[in-house]
Amino acid sequence: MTAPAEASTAREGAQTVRVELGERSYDILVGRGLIASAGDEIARLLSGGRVAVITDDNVAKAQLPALKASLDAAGIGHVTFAVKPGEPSKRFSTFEQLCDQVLEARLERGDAIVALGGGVVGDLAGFVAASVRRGMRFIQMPTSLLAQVDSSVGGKTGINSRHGKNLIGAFYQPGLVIADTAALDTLSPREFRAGYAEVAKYGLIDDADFFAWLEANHREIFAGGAARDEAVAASCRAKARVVADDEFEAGNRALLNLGHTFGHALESAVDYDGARLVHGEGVAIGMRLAHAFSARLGLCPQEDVARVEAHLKTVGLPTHMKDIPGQLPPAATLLDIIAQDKKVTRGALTFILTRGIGRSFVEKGVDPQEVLSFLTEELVEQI
Ligand SMILES: NC(=O)c1ccc[n+]([C@@H]2O[C@H](COP(=O)([O-])OP(=O)(O)OC[C@H]3O[C@@H](n4cnc5c(N)ncnc54)[C@H](O)[C@@H]3O)[C@@H](O)[C@H]2O)c1
Ligand SMILES: O=C(O)C(=O)C[C@@H](O)[C@H](O)[C@H](O)COP(=O)(O)O
Ligand SMILES: [Zn+2]
Repeated sequence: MTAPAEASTAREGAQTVRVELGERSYDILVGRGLIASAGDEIARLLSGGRVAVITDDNVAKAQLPALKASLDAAGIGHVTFAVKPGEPSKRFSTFEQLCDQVLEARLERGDAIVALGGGVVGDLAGFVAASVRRGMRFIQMPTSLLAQVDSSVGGKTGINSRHGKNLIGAFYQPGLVIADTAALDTLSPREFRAGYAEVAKYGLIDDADFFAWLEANHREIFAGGAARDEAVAASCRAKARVVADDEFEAGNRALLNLGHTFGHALESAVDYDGARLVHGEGVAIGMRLAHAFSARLGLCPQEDVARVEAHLKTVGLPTHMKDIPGQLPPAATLLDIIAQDKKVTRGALTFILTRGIGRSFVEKGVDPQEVLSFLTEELVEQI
């Protein structure tokens, strides 16, 4: 059977990655210029509904006009709600305000929330979609590298709490992900680098060849063009595989948390101050720490720790806690934050450790004293 003409519009020249989740399966479209033709894709999914676009002020300036024009051209009614850019927006008060705005606009359960932005917007808007009227349609339109390679895929949505990062939320899959790689042209170099940490993560988890490819091709990826699109699509394929195997993180999905146990504690320790540390930077430092901690436990060769650090530094990412400007709390405080991590089971710490590049694994029951000694030694560098 031939697909209807409008079905091919946005997909022409785009790569499609399928996330196989039974009746919750969906496509990720990756390619340049997809925002301009997103209206047709959304119209096919909604058949007649309206959308609330949730975005932030930066993305509204850079990318919203193209989306609005595309929705208008497809005859889709829309309203827009923009939040302040940055991690502090992932909080209860912003979530509450957005829920009220969506309800005030009289959107129905069959209408859609469209998240146009980075991971902050995606996580926040996804939680709104999961919550308002007990679940609205949800479409991710990621505009940061981090969101295109990671946060828009897999259905983790939520907000931060004063007790820690992402502690309140829901698993709620989108019905479609539209990743317009041309949107990355307006992203700042710092935010592009931060997103690259999550790209490197896929190599470090279980794909040493991909890590070697990144070492050889990072210049092209940062420059844009085909290598960048390939890095985005390859990352989506990697994440889609993990999520399809373990949607609710009962087992190996936790591998996607490589570097995050340390990284999240650091983000929380700086009170989500993006001037000091953004998520991807925390992940970069956390991945170096995870490799160094694994080496300390006699699991990972020192050469691999050095290679991870060298690559992250080459692209301009921080790798040590001393790279974070300002004072950090003592190791005991960091450990206390880590004890609130969602991977904690019956009080026992879980870390993603590694036997080397591409050989990470989930370790339950990690000794808190080992973590404390390790963090104390790492923090000595700080002084
Ligand atoms: N749900 C998940 O699976 C998952 C995965 C990874 C990260 N996350 C979450 O994602 C968040 C980090 O996401 P992020 O790095 O995208 O941060 P972000 O959403 O804060 O975006 C980074 C900055 O770039 C700006 N921006 C985004 N796209 C732009 C564009 N095309 N042009 C110009 N400016 C643009 C934003 O306004 C913001 O200032 C964290 O809260 C993290 O916890 C979630
Ligand atoms: O999708 C996942 O699973 C991840 O762990 C991806 C991470 O990059 C992401 O930062 C995620 O939000 C962390 O989840 P959390 O459950 O540790 O809050
Ligand atoms: Zn992450």
